[in-house]
Amino acid sequence: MTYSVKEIFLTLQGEGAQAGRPAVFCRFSGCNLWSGREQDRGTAQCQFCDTDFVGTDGTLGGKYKTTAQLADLLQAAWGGQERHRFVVFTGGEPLLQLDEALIAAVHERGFEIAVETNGTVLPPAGIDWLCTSPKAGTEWIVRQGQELKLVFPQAGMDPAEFEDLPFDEFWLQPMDGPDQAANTRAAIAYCLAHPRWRLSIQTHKLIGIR
Ligand SMILES: C[S@@+](CC[C@H](N)C(=O)[O-])C[C@H]1O[C@@H](n2cnc3c(N)ncnc32)[C@H](O)[C@@H]1O
Ligand SMILES: Nc1nc2[nH]cc(C(=O)O)c2c(=O)[nH]1
Ligand code: SF4
Ligand SMILES: [Mg+2]
Repeated sequence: MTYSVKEIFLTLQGEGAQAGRPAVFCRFSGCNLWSGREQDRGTAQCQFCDTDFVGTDGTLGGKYKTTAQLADLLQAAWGGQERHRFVVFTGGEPLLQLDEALIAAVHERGFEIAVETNGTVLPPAGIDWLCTSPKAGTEWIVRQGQELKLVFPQAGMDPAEFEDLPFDEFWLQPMDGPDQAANTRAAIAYCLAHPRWRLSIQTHKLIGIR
């Protein structure tokens, strides 16, 4: 399998339950809910995306022909530290490409594996930390995992629909964009009234890291 990767970089996980944790991010190219082209945004199934996942032109991006080649690059991006290795597979939609072979190769190199997914594609076995982020109007089939991170607000999506599902953590993430300040106020108010939910701030944007 050839993996199409937009970019690979070392940073701190900015969002959700693992915020603040050093991680290698592996951003796969492509998504099933949006082409990534601005002219298609208005007709896409997911219209609020904050990410460029088109092509393979980012830092350490490319088409990698073997799992070993990609896993070795992730290890090199982490650097020399032997312990607490952590990789976040994201995108785009990582579950279009992440397979058991890559999971095994990355585990062999001592990494704990997290995934950020839109929840429309079933995950392979072996993921250590699955964060799913449902999008209104889509067929959302990944209904269990470690973390549910709901971008808020989304028309036609009530957090109450989700709060009894088998996730360990429930996070509301204010939708970034023109209404970001109002969305943050609304998310704060929702958490205060519904303490099942915690507020996820995109801390990497606040502190100016990737
Ligand atoms: C860019 S997505 C990639 C992974 C996967 N496709 C997904 O949607 O979960 C990574 C995370 O950013 C969130 N996200 C995307 N656009 C956002 C926005 N405008 N404001 C807040 N969070 C956003 C997604 O919901 C997801 O939790
Ligand atoms: N620092 C940092 N944390 C993140 N958490 C989720 C991200 C993503 O784009 O999936 C992301 C990202 O792009 N950067
Ligand atoms: S599903 Fe994820 S990557 Fe795809 S367009 Fe939506 S937020 Fe962006
Ligand atoms: Mg991001």
